Amino acid sequence: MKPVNLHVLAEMSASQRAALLRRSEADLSGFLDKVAPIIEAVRREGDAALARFGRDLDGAKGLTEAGLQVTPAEFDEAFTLVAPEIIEAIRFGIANIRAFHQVQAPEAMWLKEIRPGAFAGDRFTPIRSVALYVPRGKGSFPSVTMMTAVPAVVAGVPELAIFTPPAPDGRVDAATLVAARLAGVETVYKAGGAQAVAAAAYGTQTVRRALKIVGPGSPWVVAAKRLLAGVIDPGLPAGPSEAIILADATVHGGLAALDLLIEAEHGPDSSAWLVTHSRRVVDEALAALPGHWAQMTPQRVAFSNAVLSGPSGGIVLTGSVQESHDFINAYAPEHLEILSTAPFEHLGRITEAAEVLLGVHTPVSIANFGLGPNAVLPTSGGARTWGPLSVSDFVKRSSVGYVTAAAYPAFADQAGKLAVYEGFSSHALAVSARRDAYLDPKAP
Ligand SMILES: NC(=O)c1ccc[n+]([C@@H]2O[C@H](COP(=O)([O-])OP(=O)(O)OC[C@H]3O[C@@H](n4cnc5c(N)ncnc54)[C@H](O)[C@@H]3O)[C@@H](O)[C@H]2O)c1
Ligand SMILES: N[C@H](CO)Cc1c[nH]c[nH+]1
Ligand SMILES: [Zn+2]
Repeated sequence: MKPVNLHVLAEMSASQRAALLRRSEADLSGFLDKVAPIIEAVRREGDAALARFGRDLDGAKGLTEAGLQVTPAEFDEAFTLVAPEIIEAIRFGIANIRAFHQVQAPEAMWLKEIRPGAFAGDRFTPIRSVALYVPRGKGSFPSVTMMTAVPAVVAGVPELAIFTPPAPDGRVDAATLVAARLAGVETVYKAGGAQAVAAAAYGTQTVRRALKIVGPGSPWVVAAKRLLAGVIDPGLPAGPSEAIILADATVHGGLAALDLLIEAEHGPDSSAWLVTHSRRVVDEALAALPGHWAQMTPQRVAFSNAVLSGPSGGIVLTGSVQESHDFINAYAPEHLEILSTAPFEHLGRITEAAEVLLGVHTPVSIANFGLGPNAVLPTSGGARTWGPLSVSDFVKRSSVGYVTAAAYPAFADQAGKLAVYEGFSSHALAVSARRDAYLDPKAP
């Protein structure tokens, strides 16, 4: 095992501190070149390329063009393959996620009377077609299926399709299919990585083209979304998982170590930090880690040890609570846990985090698997401008305006003056000539 990083902020230079804020996702150069030919092959060859990449990159040896879409029989079979207690957990999660997102859903339309007789507002309509990416590789993700499909269904998107990599046996993860059906999505394509993003963007013989793609993924997926941003709306940036555990002096460091491992175990490209001003918490965390690792699978131990000993993880010892808050705001994490007996005292000081989980009973795992809020979140500092995936990601907003005859003269006068000033004669004519020649001045 490699030693866990301990960074003492007071002893670090400005450039060393800045290095702590970097994410693996910041440098996609090793991926962009490799995904470009994959995208081009899907654009040119369609299904043939999708099936070939499924065989070559996912090891699904028997995958053919005819088998790219999951059949109703495969859905039915999935319910026999998944244990009843897992189905129960999926139902529990979906119910909570649906309840949360129903509250979030905007009204179909609102109008305000801006001046007497003049109305303006917003109308929200579902995006016509959205692709939902559900990863599979370093884990399987029925939870991501729940998190992407439920808000999309609540929003009323008419054309929804899930893209997820096939396993070597040619099947899609059974729990992902269970979650998809229970959430209300029954179009699932066996395609992952860059080839899935390309198929959603261009369409193939089997795959219906989509206007937008949402859902997290490995750097292969992130790189493809970046290259295809002019063809398909790539949604919020959701790459390798990351978390900061903020612990103050009121909690045990062993608890902080436990939660530090949650996102660290996703993969070696994830980021995970324990931030604290308490030396005692640091010592307790370091002492507890071996015991926690002893209870994890070898693969997850290897991933989390790589993160905590590498450039994107470990423990940050700050000089004060204020310095801990400053570090978090500079980092803008995807997930933030506030481990404290008084978590709300910290909340007001933190503005840059996509998800803030408060107190010792709200570990990231509970939010990942269905507290209600969406666990597809912006990574790599995206939290500075983006929020979690939400119903809003599946609808678009149109402005609506309505001016009555009574309100018209005042608006026409003012608009006419600005039209002339801006040099737009037709704009000016449209308000003056309309009144002179086409409208009844006596109309109500
Ligand atoms: N931000 C979030 O909300 C969130 C949520 C869940 C998971 N995640 C992240 O999503 C990611 C999931 O990654 P994953 O690997 O498990 O699944 P993935 O489905 O994103 O990636 C696997 C796919 O990558 C492609 N690929 C793999 N090796 C390749 C190669 N050499 N060349 C070309 N393509 C290749 C394959 O097509 C494969 O199907 C993780 O980084 C995880 O941390 C993020
Ligand atoms: N941690 C992920 C979001 O960053 C969500 C997830 C799903 N399964 C496990 N984890
Ligand atoms: Zn997770």
